Amino acid sequence: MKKRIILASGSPRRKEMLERIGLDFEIIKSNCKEIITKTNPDEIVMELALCKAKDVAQTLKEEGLVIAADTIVVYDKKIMGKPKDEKEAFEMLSLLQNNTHEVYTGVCIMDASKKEEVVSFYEKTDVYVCEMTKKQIEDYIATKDPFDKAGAYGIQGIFGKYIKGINGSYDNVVGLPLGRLYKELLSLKEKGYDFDLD
Ligand SMILES: Cc1cn([C@H]2C[C@H](O)[C@@H](COP(=O)(O)OP(=O)(O)OP(=O)(O)O)O2)c(=O)[nH]c1=O
Repeated sequence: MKKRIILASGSPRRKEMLERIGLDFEIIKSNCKEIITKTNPDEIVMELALCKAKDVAQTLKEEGLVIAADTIVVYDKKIMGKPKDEKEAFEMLSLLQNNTHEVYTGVCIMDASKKEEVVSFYEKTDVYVCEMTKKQIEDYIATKDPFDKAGAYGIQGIFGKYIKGINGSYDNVVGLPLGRLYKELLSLKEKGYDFDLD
């Protein structure tokens, strides 16, 4: 019998990316309290992805595979999630301009019937941001684009004009390392999990 696939995310970008690989899935947003107990960025994103996946898996009464992800920006050992206000967005963008930082996304795939992780992984992408003036940072914050994004920017939107380059997966920066996820889903199919995939 085909497995129900659930994306545990309220992010429109993650939904759009998952649609690209022909997966038939539904969305249940997680409400997990994002509590960080780890120190390394790779462990943090996998811990938070696990927390989101578990939160949604617990609400399911039937079988299914839950996919959850978490993205953070790291510069000089500082971990940046979504900015809580304009001041924090300004602080984040001031640090990122004229520098290279890392974006980590962790993914957790959980078997809802066993409440067990099936696969967990992360990817890291280096992002080079151009020098920005104070006014450019303020004008960008005024667009409100930063507030639902880790590190206070979205590479896929108007902030793209300040990106010098990246090293690694672009999709990973936008919130889901699609190539790696596709590979992991293919290997789950080979192991006997039944779902459609292009
Ligand atoms: C750096 C960067 C982040 N982001 C986004 C990806 C994530 O959606 C978000 C980081 O917050 P997350 O907590 O990872 O995810 P979320 O709150 O958007 O969604 P959910 O927990 O329901 O899955 O930042 C971009 O869209 N573009 C970028 O360039």
